[in-house]
Amino acid sequence: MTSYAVKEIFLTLQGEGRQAGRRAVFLRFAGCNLWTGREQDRESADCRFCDTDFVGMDGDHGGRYRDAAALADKVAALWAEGLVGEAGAVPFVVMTGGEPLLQVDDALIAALHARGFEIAVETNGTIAAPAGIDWICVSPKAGTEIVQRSGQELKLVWPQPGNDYRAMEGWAFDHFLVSPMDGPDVVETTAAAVAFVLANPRWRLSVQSHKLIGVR
Ligand SMILES: C[S@@+](CC[C@H](N)C(=O)[O-])C[C@H]1O[C@@H](n2cnc3c(N)ncnc32)[C@H](O)[C@@H]1O
Ligand SMILES: Nc1nc2[nH]cc(C(=O)O)c2c(=O)[nH]1
Ligand code: SF4
Ligand SMILES: [Mg+2]
Repeated sequence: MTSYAVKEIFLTLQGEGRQAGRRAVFLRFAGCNLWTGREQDRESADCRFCDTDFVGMDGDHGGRYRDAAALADKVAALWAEGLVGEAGAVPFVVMTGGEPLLQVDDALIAALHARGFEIAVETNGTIAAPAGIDWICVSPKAGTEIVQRSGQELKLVWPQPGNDYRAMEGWAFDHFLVSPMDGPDVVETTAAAVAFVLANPRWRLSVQSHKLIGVR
């Protein structure tokens, strides 16, 4: 039985992509294969623009979960918080990180499905997803080898020199999205993403709406 290193778990609205606006439990795993998460390593990392603290297990409901049942029970408990009406709604969990596919396994997917969850993942695409995930969002990072070339949405942080977006258009995704790179130049990156969509109508804009509405 594997255990899971979890940074934090929280209830919020999905901020990004085609599921934006949907109530979701975010399950953020600790650790990533493209950056240590330490600022002194950022400039030499394979992914250098990350906006997330995924180091350690010290966040809300973070810790080492001993098995899939314990972790899925915590996700279900957070989903239940503050619910008034759930009729007709499907519970939704977004597994992210860090890189969730370093840890997600069949046992966790089965335990979440057994509790009624629709399961989404946010992944950098360098690790193949196990079967059974309901919504796969791949966000490629320039210079990395993408092995997960199918899923529901491909969400390219923009601009990202060195990414071959024309080749990506041949991959098996239902939705192709560009997401402005957050950071000191977010005004410029947003304008660049808008211009990209105006020039490439196969692609749509995704904004990090959680940062605008003031939720996590
Ligand atoms: C923190 S990552 C975790 C999941 C996985 N490691 C990945 O990269 O997809 C979650 C999402 O945030 C995006 N992201 C990270 N830093 C960002 C930034 N500075 N601006 C916009 N999106 C960013 C990633 O591309 C990814 O789609
Ligand atoms: N609200 C909210 N939506 C998100 N969509 C993707 C996120 C992520 O960090 O993976 C994220 C996040 O951190 N918060
Ligand atoms: S791959 Fe994802 S979690 Fe890892 S450093 Fe990049 S954006 Fe952050
Ligand atoms: Mg985030």
